[in-house]
Amino acid sequence: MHPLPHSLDQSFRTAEDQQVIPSMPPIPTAELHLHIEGTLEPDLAFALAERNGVELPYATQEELRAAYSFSDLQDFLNLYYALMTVLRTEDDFADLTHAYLARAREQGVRHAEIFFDPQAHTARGVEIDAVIRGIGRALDAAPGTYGITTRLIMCFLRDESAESALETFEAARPHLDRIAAVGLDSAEVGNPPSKFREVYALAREAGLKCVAHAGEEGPPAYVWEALDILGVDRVDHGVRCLEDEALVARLVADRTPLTVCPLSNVRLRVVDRLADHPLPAMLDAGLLVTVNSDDPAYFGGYVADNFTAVRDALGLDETTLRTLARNSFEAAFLDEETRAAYLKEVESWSRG
Ligand SMILES: Nc1ncnc2[nH]cnc12
Ligand SMILES: [Zn+2]
Repeated sequence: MHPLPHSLDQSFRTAEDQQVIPSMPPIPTAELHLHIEGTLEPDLAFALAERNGVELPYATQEELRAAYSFSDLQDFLNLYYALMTVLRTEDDFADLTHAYLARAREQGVRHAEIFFDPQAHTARGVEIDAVIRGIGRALDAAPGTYGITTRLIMCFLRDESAESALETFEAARPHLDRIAAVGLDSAEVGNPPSKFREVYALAREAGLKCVAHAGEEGPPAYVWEALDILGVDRVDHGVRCLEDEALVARLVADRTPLTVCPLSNVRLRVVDRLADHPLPAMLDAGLLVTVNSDDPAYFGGYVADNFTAVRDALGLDETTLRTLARNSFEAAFLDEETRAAYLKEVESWSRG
């Protein structure tokens, strides 16, 4: 009997001898699909509400947690945008990011590529400079304090206009040295990637990488648009690609990574149960799949929790877990030397 490699538990007591033996460390991973606003835990939300004099429509953290039952993506987004109104100052964004990094370290994250949603803050009167400086301060400290390398990905809200995305890109121009890539998130259906072709062209011209949420709730046609019109380097979610054989063949041929988020897919009812998740089918099809946490404060777990959950629900063996971890570093926006060092860590990881 082996200790669970991905357990958050600090120790493990064997049934046989009642000895406490340390649990094995979680598998080293790159987290590539993580919304920093989606890491806002109830305790920090209440602390920031108090600090900033924001009134929350929940009396207690338990009451807030009780609202974490979602019928679909939009139902979740309503709460996600409402709760992030506690984030107002540069310090708030720094505190939020530090809290995530501390948890990520415990979960085996060695490299994190972090989304943020500037329009969700500028629409409330928060300066984009405060958002980027606050997150940036924590990211600057990440290698030294947490042993984690990072990249920052600026997302456009696809249910806002193309003009608003262009204005946001221009407002962020003074900070482009801090931004590795642009992304596209929020309500997918009815907001196809093609709506944002202009701002993605500008981003690419500026030397940024490009990613986009596609094929979460939206159809395979949105994944095609993300590839052919936006020229994305990775697809976020992409689980619905399996409905289109030619699309799967294209993704496999190009080795385009898909950042899959299993616990998110269950909580947002993209799949009914984790046991029905298409992750094994995606791996069997030869897709470059990674496992990520999306909005872990809302969906019941961080990245190692997602690994544990899919291992248990889908019966993934150690070889498959290692493949998923290796994929995460292959899909990351890393220089080759750093990538090779992380891949070595994956190979030497052991469940004990
Ligand atoms: N899962 C998700 N899909 C789309 N937009 C999001 N914003 C935060 N989480 C998201
Ligand atoms: Zn997401």
